[in-house]
This record gives sequence, C-alpha cells and structure tokens, in this order.
Amino acid sequence: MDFLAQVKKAVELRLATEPSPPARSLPLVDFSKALGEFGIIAEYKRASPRGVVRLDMQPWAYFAMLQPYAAAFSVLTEPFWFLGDYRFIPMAKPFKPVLMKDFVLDKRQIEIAYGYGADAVLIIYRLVGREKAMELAEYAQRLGLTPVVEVDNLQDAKEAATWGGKIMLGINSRDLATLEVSFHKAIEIAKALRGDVDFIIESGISKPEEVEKACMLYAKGVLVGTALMKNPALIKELRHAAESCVSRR
Ligand SMILES: O=C(O)c1ccccc1NCC(=O)[C@H](O)[C@H](O)COP(=O)(O)O
Repeated sequence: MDFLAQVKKAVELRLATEPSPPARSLPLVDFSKALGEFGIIAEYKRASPRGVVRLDMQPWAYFAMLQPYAAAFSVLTEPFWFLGDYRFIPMAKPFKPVLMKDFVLDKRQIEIAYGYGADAVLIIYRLVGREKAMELAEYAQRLGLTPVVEVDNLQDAKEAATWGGKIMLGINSRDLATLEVSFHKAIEIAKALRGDVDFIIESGISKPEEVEKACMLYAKGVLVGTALMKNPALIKELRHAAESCVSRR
C-alpha cells in the first residue's frame, strides 16, 4: 500500500475517534498578508515517515527563537508519522499566524483547524482529488481560513491555479508517492505558474540560494521544516536572502 493510501486509512480511523474541536478563541489573521511580499514559513516538525527529526526542541522555544525572522509558522498535527498535536497551533499563535498541516480528508478537520486557532489549512490535491480539494478549499474560505492547496506536479498546479478565490498553492518539492525531493521540479512548476496564482514552495529547502530562487520567481514565500528544526539559527541567513531578493526584484 503506498503512503497516501496508508494515510487515508489512518485518518479515517482517527476521525472516528476525534473529539469535537474547542470553540475558537484566537483572532483570525490573513495568512497571505502575513507573508508580506515574501515570507519564510517555519515548520515545527518533530518527525516524519522517514523517522525522527528532533525531539529535544520544545515548541514554545522554537516559536520564540524564530519569531523575529519567520513570517508565519506551520505546525504538523498528524500524531503518528509526524508526532504532531493540535495543541501546537495555540502555542504558535501568540508568535505568528499559523498554517495547520495535516492530511485533511473531511470538513471536520477544517473545523478543527479553525477551533484551535489556525489561520490557514493545508489541502493536499493528490490525497483527495480535484472535486474534494475544491470543496474543502471553499469550506475553509467560508470559515475565513486561507486554504493552502498542495500540489507536487505541473498538471495539478495548472488546474488548481484556475480556481480563483483566496487560495494559495503550496508547490511541494516532495513527491508524496515516492517521497523523493526535487527542488528543481518545484522551481519548474513555479516558472510555469508565474502570475496565475499566489504560491509558496515547500520542502527540501536548506540554503539561502534556494530561498533566492523561489523569491525571484515571485513566490509568496517558502516553507522550511527539517533544516530549521535541526538548526534554528539558519533562519537569519534565510531571512537575509529573502530581504535581499525583495529589494532587488
Ligand atoms: O517530511 C516528509 O518526509 C513527508 C513525507 C510524506 C508526506 C509529507 C511529508 N512532509 C510534510 C511537509 O509538509 C514537510 O514537513 C514540509 O513541507 C517541510 O519539508 P522539509 O523542509 O523538507 O522538512
């Protein structure tokens, strides 16, 4: 069974036991505006299907350290493969706007993102398909959340770019079927999209020159997880590259 098929089965079981989300108590922030001209989204990522990323980094310490340089935070809430938790959303929220990253199959998960205080929610095109992705994105927008529609190939990217509304594309360097990472692939998709839709580039980013490349293609930002979890101080170099690019483009 491929990874996404395993995920679907796991999420369906998880949803069957999921308690109702709390009533939202945190302000709702425009996630796209929070990125400014180009922002770095720092992801709190304790583990992945490839293994542990870092367990000795406390969430509040990570958010406090990166707050001066990151435009927003992404938090993984999937509890098995990523050791995520919904409670990371309200922990991050006092510092910056928050994108909830999980494997969203159902509207209830968007309500969970809303209830815990997220400002944006990930919708994975390849996981749910075109119709469901559109339905989930529209529901997220109705709740005031920014849907970040994640795509990992040009065909899906071009199709999702035609949807209109306040969606943002997340071009994933990581192929969700093979888990292989190709920043070059993501850059090629970004070149094909320019001007059609707001987009960020995600995954496999660890160098200032990668930030520069994404920024010069007029991405709204980049999302970085592993590299920042392992070396939070890297954020200063990445932020410098972002500021330098914006001043020149
Ligand atoms: O991180 C993985 O290995 C992974 C595998 C399968 C599905 C999703 C996966 N990651 C989720 C993410 O959204 C990434 O954590 C995020 O894009 C940051 O990636 P990175 O900077 O490469 O840690």
